[in-house]
Amino acid sequence: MYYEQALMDGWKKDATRRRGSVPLTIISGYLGAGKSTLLKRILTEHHGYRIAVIMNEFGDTAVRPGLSRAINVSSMSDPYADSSEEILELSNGCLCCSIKDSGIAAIEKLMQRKGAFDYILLETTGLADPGPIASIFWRNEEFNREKGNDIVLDGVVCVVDAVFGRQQMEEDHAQEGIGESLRQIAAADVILLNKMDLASAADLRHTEDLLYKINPAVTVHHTVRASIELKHVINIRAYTSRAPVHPIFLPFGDHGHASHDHENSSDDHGAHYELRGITSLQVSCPVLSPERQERLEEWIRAVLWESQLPEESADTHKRTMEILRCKGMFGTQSGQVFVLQGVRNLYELEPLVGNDFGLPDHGKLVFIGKGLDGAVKRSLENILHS
Ligand SMILES: Nc1nc2c(ncn2[C@@H]2O[C@H](COP(=O)(O)OP(=O)(O)OP(=O)(O)O)[C@@H](O)[C@H]2O)c(=O)[nH]1
Repeated sequence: MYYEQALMDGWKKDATRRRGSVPLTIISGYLGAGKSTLLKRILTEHHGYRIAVIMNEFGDTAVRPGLSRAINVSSMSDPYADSSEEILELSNGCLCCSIKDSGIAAIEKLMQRKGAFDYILLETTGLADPGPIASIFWRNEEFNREKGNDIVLDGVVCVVDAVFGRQQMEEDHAQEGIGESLRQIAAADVILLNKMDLASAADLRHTEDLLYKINPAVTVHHTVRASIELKHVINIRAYTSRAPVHPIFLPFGDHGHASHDHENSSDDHGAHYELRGITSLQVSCPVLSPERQERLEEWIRAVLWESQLPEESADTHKRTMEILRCKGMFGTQSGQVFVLQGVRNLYELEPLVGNDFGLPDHGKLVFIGKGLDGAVKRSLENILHS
């Protein structure tokens, strides 16, 4: 119960943050995984939301013909629209927009012109890395927090093919080291493991294990034809300092999918997993003194901003570190609980809102990216534990 209360309190503060803002969810997923199927489902349901769906292009996707056949849609002609925009108004109040430019300015302009919307879904193409898009929206939110009437990043949802997803992940390693399907999983807050009807139980288990190894902080739902309750994909508030919804954060210990043991786990404090260039690092975090908290922040800044460990000099150690996502929660000796949220080189470390958890003995920090080797793990553990 206390957890639910903490969430409710978090939502209250979050509502203040969101007042006048339109939440945005990024939908990613490898080619053919089921992104359009998810959108079609959302756009044809009677949920009462006025959702604007933004796709880079209707182009050759099945969305437009599928939608046109399935529901009553009408094309909108807008004298101010530029020729790269295409808009369909759907019978349930949703709006389907195709724009070439998926940047913030283009989307805000489109939203202002088309009137009030409760929500925006942004579908990326199958080969896109959602990380940079998420960080741009998050950064923009920081700048515009006081102005209101802005777009607030809610979360990143990734659709993964339960049949071919694992093979894609294992094969997918671009020249730079991290393939797009892996970047999509690393950047996700929620994963829909879709096409369950076509996958064997063993395949599902292996794929799910792999997903958690790549991204230990993600929540995975099993779906057939992307059938999922809306509350699991929209308004998830993944970028707030309320209690992270994911069970790994709950009792600050092992449970939930933490039972998906990490093969390379070398001790009780941390887990470490590497797949074709992408590494996830999960470290337990004791209650921190003010000095240790300060050192942790220094460590985070050095790693995120300089791709360097604080104790190493850039002259002697050339690291190729890249953080795609980080999350965490830990207690401090002053009696507060802090939440870490980060995407790429942006991060926030803020006190937990509405904390009824009490002070946890063990918090948890999760970093997902490239080049997070044993030395990085030892460096972090040294700050936290030694
Ligand atoms: N059997 C089965 N087929 C599915 C499921 N979900 C989607 N499909 C089918 O898989 C194909 C690809 O689905 P889409 O929704 O178009 O996938 P997408 O990710 O949008 O594909 P791209 O836009 O090409 O990247 C379509 O023929 C869907 O009907 C599912 O759960 N089970």
